[in-house]
Amino acid sequence: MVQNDKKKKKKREGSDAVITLDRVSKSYSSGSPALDNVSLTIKKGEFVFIVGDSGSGKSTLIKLLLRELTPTSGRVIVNGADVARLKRRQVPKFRRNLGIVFQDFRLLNDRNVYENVAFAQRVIQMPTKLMRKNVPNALAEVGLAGKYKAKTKQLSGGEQQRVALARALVNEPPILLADEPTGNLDPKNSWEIMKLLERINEERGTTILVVTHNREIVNEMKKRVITMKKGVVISDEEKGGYIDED
Ligand SMILES: Nc1ncnc2c1ncn2[C@@H]1O[C@H](COP(=O)(O)OP(=O)(O)OP(=O)(O)O)[C@@H](O)[C@H]1O
Repeated sequence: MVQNDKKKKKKREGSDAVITLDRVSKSYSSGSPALDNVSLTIKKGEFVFIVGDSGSGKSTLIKLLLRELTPTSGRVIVNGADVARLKRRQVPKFRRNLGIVFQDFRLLNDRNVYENVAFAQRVIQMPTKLMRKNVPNALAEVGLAGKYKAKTKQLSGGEQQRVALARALVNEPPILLADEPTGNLDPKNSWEIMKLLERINEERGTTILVVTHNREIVNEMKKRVITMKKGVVISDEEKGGYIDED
């Protein structure tokens, strides 16, 4: 595609859209679709909660954004890329757009804190000199500058999640996906992680999507809340809250 067409296309989609789902459906081999004709737009710099009962399609949505899955129909656009059209060899570079943290941290438990964060920089072949600046900066940002030598299994759950967050952010992705980031944490640590995410969103302008079942946090933070049910978006509210179905 020539540069001019690209620009026009971007304008049509809303130049500040960083994620667009355009009539996206995803069916697995059996049963009703996991996502059913979902359209939504997330703008650069937004902080969005994605909530919904188990089986409502949240993980499917995240997997489509990461190009772990491709849609059965419709388009998924992430940072200007039509995700399904990426060639296999383009996928690793595409994924640098997305930092990700998981409920179970997924750290390298035989390595220390520094090495866990440095790993992300090594993958993108960051020159050592820059890595030695970037890793301590990322650790300082999550309040773990002093723990860089600790083995991750010596850390509390909250600290482990902060290491995971530093690792997700060290390459400065425009988008951060957090899949149940507080699912294994107590309320105090959960709030610390959420406040960190909020600060990163405000200070760096990183677009943040948080999939969560944490009703208290969603209700207190007054962010945009997208609620899913059986594969469709049933509500999308600015400064929303957790919708009680029961
Ligand atoms: N690999 C798969 N093969 C077949 N069906 C699947 C697969 N993954 C998910 N599903 C189905 O798709 C639907 C949506 O699942 P999904 O995992 O996206 O929901 P979720 O909202 O993330 O749930 P949870 O909150 O439990 O993580 C469910 O009905 C689920 O059973």
